[in-house]
Amino acid sequence: MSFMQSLRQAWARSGSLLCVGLDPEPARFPAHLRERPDAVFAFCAAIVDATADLVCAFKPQIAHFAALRAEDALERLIAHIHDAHPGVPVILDAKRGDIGSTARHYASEAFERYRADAVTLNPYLGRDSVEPFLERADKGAILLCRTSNPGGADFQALDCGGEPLYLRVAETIARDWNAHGNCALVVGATWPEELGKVRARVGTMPLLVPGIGAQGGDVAAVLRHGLDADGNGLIISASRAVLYAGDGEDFAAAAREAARTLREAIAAGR
Ligand SMILES: O=c1ccn([C@@H]2O[C@H](COP(=O)(O)O)[C@@H](O)[C@H]2O)c(=O)[nH]1
Repeated sequence: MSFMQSLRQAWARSGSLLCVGLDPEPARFPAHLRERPDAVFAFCAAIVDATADLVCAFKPQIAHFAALRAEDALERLIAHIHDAHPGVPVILDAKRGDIGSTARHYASEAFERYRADAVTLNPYLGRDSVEPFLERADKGAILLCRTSNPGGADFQALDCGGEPLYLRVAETIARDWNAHGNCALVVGATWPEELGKVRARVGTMPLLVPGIGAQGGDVAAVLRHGLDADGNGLIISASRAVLYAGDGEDFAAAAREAARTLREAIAAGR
């Protein structure tokens, strides 16, 4: 099944637009896990198992694993999600993109090594830099459009023939890069009005929306501006607000409660 099919099924099955981001930071792990040699896997797998029925996707962030030399834990974690929670799509947040010969290796890393269903991509180098991802009709290509961070406007808001660059990016991807129907865009929850402008350009294309929780994005505003005509279309991602909701032995239950609260807030605004 393709990423887009499994995403649509996950939206319907879970009734949820929430995505839990998996950004391990061992200094914030509960004390009883911190010294374990497999702490990164054990922590993330416990979060996954506690929240899988509440989400439409998981989003591991690759730098959080690579910086810890924990790529093996990432491989094991994604395999665990596929085995224990089949049908929940895994979005590898890697923000890849490079000249074609290198991009092919990034695609192989994401889809063969890590077995991700979708990957985040940086479109700044142009179409050929993400072609090895676009041509994988079974996989999702989720391209940065209007990122959640304060400096996102430095380039993304620059005037580009009478419209901001991020809208040109959205338009180009929707019109020219999405021949296989496997593209989605990243638009931060911190920019709800821009989210609405992107939605107006791209129809029902899914939008990955990080920035609620720790970055302060407003769920109601995200829904007001970002839902598609079917009342779907959003993958609303939270990492730290869920992962570190508790720091005791009951951390997974605390994470579940935080995810449940977010899921309810999203459901109430749909
Ligand atoms: O525009 C973007 C693109 C990606 N991210 C990533 O999402 C999570 C956000 O973490 P929180 O703890 O929920 O703030 C993180 O992995 C970022 O790398 C983003 O924040 N904004």
